[in-house]
Amino acid sequence: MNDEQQQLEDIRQRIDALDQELQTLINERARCAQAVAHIKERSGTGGKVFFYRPEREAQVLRRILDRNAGPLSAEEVARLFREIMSACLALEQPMKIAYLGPEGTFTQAAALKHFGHSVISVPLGAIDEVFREVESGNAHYGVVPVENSTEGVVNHTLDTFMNSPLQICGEVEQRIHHHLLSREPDIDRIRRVYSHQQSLAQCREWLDAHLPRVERIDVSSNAEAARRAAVEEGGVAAIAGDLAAERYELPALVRNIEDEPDNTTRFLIIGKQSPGPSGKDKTSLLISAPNKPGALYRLLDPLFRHQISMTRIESRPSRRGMWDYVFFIDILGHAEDAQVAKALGELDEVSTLLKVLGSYPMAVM
Ligand SMILES: O=C(O)C(=O)C[C@]1(C(=O)O)C=C[C@@H](O)C=C1
Repeated sequence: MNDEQQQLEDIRQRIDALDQELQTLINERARCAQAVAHIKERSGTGGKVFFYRPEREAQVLRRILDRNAGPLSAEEVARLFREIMSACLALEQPMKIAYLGPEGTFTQAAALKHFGHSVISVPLGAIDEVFREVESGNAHYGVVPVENSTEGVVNHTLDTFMNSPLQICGEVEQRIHHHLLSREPDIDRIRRVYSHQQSLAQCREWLDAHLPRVERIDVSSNAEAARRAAVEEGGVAAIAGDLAAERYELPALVRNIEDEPDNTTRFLIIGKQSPGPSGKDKTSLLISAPNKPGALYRLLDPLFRHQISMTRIESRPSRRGMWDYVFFIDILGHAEDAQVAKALGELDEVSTLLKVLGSYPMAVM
């Protein structure tokens, strides 16, 4: 054995020893999670035990991001710990997560990013089906898209909250990279492109520049687009992401064709739980005001006076009468924070309806 081979042998022995230590430590961590589960079971009231604790997970991940010294990137280390926590939680209780499917959608990617891979994820055909699956208790949590940085809000998700008892217990931000997927290796022979209308919109400039005469067909999801591109003959392509490419074994002809490089979609985690404060939280509100001059001004005034930052405001028809609107407002802070609690108390007095849709940890990764 020469010097080089000896060095390699030594390093690999060190890696073996470290792996053994890591394995012991990870199992010790898992035993701690089991012990936590027993405490939760004992202290659960009325049979309602929440094993998943979004605020605690956010704190764990934030600490990991803060203290990371490399050479692995903070995001990469956090992703590894995400999976360790996912496996620990599965030991406490196997989690069933409903998401807007089919398999291969960006919503599935968001669900896996948030809960890790040790969950049972169930694709459903529509946003209200995801709500119903969680309301009925068939799934512990649900994942639905709520807004995209290029294309704006997902109205259907907001509207479904109007009549749902579910709470928002988390959010996930997912960078959306679209690829042109096709079995046809020659881009000049592409005749038809399938995708979801939001994705076609997010890639409009690229399509105008590179495939101006190609037919664009909007279908129910990116994953459905990929499925069609995989089975149909003759110059067919799809615009979809990595998960769909993998699921339907489609090569990427051109990667990252989205017009905005920061194209990001925000997803919500819905459930029956109200997480405690994590230190960095958001609160989502559904508010309606009397239909008279200055109504919106009066709604915003308590937020201003208590120095609460608003990160989003959307208005939607209330469906209770013509030109009657409700507002969806996101603010920074948790409903249990003193300032937020004061502002909410005052908001309650000036609104005709105030529903706290949830206080939850801000997206970590
Ligand atoms: O701290 C807890 O409550 C745990 O159950 C442990 C743990 C973890 O693995 O760190 C697992 C699941 C929870 O969602 C949060 C954290």
